[in-house]
Amino acid sequence: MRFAAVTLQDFRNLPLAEVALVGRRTFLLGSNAQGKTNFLEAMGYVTALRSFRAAETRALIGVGRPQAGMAFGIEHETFGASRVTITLRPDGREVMWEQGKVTRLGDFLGRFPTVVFSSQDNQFLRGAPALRRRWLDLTLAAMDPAYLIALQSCTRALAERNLLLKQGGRDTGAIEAFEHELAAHAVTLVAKRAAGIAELGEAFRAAHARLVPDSETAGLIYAPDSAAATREAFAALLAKNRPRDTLLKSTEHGPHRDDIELLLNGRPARQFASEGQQRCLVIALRLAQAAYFKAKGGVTPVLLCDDVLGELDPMRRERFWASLEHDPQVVATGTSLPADAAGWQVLRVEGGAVMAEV
Ligand SMILES: Nc1ncnc2c1ncn2[C@@H]1O[C@H](COP(=O)(O)OP(=O)(O)OP(=O)(O)O)[C@@H](O)[C@H]1O
Repeated sequence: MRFAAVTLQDFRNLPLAEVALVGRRTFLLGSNAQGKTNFLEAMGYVTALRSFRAAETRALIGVGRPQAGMAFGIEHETFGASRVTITLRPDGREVMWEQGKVTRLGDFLGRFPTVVFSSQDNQFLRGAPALRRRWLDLTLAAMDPAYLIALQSCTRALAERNLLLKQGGRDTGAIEAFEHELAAHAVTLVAKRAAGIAELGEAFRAAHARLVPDSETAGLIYAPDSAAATREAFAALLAKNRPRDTLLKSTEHGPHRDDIELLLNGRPARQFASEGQQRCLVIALRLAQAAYFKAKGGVTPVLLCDDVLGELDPMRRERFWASLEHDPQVVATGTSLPADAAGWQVLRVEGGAVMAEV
């Protein structure tokens, strides 16, 4: 797919930005804190109706403004020329797609795929498991409505069980009911995660080999928190843990504690990979995400590169460009124009204004 036009109104520090995107390469050029990432954040919002910076809706609305608006003109492999408009208000959002209102996230999620390469990604390996789970959930849910349902149902049952535990865990009948519900959806989620990670892992290994053609091999493995494979086994585990969970006032084990592990030459990259190697691993993971979106949804995702390509040495950058498949649209940001950006459309971002460079 390709963004052809973007209009933003009162989105963070951008009071009004109206730009036409030309061709498949656009560079947002500007000093720090001018609004470049904000512009990319708005474009990325269209994929999962969430900010890739995990910001709350309120934070996306310009300070002192009642609401924020986004309108995207998108050329799409399946839907043709499409228009999506999103209005964010402190108490919620409204999404319109071809005159119709989107009422269910599952109907929209992943239809307009983007993949973000962010300089904050260096937290990805060493940061908390929640960061990696969030990435996995967004990737798999975007291509599988049943995954979203299992995830939402698990989250709901878990919240109910935790609430009852906080109240002292006396209502065992109700707790048991939520444990059975949690177990049923947890088994679905874990099976889908295992299958998804196997596919993503293959794409990850291939993308990494294109980016780093040395003898290094990258791998991705699933680290589920629990080995329970059936709903009965899961429910039994929850029942067994109940006394301890009641003391802790929360559910200690389950898919909400799953993790993924990135490997380099068979060893945990978090411990053994250098900064540069980690950077390449995370970029390869994003390329794998793009390949997964394309394979599952048939749509080439738009790549949003936030100040990240400048961090690669010239050889790796060249390999990055060579490794891109299906000629995706790339929108990148930076404080200076890289030497290999000849022929790119350049948009200057200054104090919340976005202007095409002539
Ligand atoms: N809701 C908001 N309302 C108004 N301004 C905001 C809001 N949220 C963030 N900002 C401001 O937007 C400005 C631009 O932020 P942005 O992250 O886009 O910078 P950037 O151009 O990507 O810079 P850098 O190169 O440092 O990453 C910051 O000064 C920030 O304080």
